[in-house]
Amino acid sequence: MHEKLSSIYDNVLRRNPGEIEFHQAVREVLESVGPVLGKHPEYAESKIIERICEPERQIIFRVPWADDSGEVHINRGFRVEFNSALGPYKGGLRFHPSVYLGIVKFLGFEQIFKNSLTGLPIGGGKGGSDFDPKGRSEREVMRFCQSFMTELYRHIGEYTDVPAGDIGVGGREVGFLFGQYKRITNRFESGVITGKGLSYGGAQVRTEATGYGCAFFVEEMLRARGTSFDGKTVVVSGSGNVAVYAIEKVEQLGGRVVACSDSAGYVVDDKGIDLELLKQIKQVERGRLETYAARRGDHVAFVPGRSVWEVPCEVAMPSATQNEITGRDAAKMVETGCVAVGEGANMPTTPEGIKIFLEAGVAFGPGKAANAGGVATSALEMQQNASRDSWTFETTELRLREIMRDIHGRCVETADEYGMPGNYVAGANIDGFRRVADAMLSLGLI
Ligand SMILES: NC(=O)C1=CN([C@@H]2O[C@H](COP(=O)(O)OP(=O)(O)OC[C@H]3O[C@@H](n4cnc5c(N)ncnc54)[C@H](O)[C@@H]3O)[C@@H](O)[C@H]2O)C=CC1
Ligand SMILES: O=C(O)CCC(=O)C(=O)O
Repeated sequence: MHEKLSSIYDNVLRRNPGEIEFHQAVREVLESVGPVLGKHPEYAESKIIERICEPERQIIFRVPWADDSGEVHINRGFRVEFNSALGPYKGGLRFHPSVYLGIVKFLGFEQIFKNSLTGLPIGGGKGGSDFDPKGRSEREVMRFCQSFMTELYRHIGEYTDVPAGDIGVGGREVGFLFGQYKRITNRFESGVITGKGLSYGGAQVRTEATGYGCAFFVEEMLRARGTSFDGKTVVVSGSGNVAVYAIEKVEQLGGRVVACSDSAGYVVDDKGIDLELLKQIKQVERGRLETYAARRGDHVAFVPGRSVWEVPCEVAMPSATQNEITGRDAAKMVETGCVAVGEGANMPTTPEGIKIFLEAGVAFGPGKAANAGGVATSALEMQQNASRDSWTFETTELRLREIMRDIHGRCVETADEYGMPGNYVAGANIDGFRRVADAMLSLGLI
């Protein structure tokens, strides 16, 4: 790392002790932007990097709620409003027991550059809670969401901060959150949250957008190498929102998805994942993947407690959680013929894994670029809400596809410009950074 950046990074470590995921996310960006500082001394003069690494505002709050038996529980809620140089803070809410400030900050930091890459007017933020929705009844989830929003509502708004979903927060939770916001404020302010249901201001394609967008991005990477999804063996990790729609689009584009996973293990289905069955189990019944194997037939086995990355594939789309592909996984994947990786999740590949993929010449699409279709479609939802309009599925999907093509094109051009052809990590970090840095310079010392 460039000497100046290394000292900034040391400072980040000192000021944010123990927040290892945040350190990892910062390090990856700082490792890419050294050459930009050479071309733009004004960024260093104005301490843009130091400012970008410090959130504009961090909110931590108590979330008390009662379960169905009347027992009281206390969770912790977070919203990190990281950077609003390009627009209102924008980014999802994660409900998962592992959530703490370091996770929310890594996600918020990534979001700054991802949102910038979309070319749309959205700043970066993220939030969530250590609440575990697993095993909770619908009424418990509703009470939790209502309590969470009873504090969050004073910090958000169409022009301030616009949350959405992430792990553990889907359409159901967004509905409960929006309902409580509307009740407290007495305002039907649709632009305050995205990922809403279609009956109350949601946008077509937002549910599908992250997974579809990731498939479109991988399609572009494959096209750039003169190939396509056609007939390729694909593994997608996870079986949540991003994974399900990544599988759907890959299948439509001619790929064959042979494995997916959840936090308990994975299934291999050589005939190709049966999407209807997967949706029924995961989205309707909110069940476990083990049930998929039990119902699908003898050719499918559920493999408990192991990583899906031991299944050979030509294309990998990690769509579960951070740091799921280790260096060892990556080495094995390269050895068994993986030619492209599109990160549906945020930071799912460890730094060692990324290094191995890049050195092996694998087309590696980092999350900031490859999964930006979700937040981009959220920005389209905001556009529709602001103009009291609603677009068709076809129009919105077309727009998403164009956005993903543009992001791919800019990553390629920027990597070329900086002498690192084919390096989408450098392309995404540099292009995402430049736009935010220029806006910050224009806005003065704020
Ligand atoms: N929902 C969205 O629009 C976007 C989500 N993402 C990222 O995509 C990833 C998945 O998010 P969603 O699909 O929305 O969440 P989800 O809650 O719908 O699904 C998460 C999936 O990951 C699995 N999972 C979670 N923790 C795991 C662990 N420790 N080990 C193995 N599997 C695990 C779960 O079993 C589930 O299948 C996350 O990294 C999220 O930050 C990125 C961009 C947008
Ligand atoms: O749609 C959004 O605002 C948030 C999506 C998100 O959380 C992400 O891109 O990781």
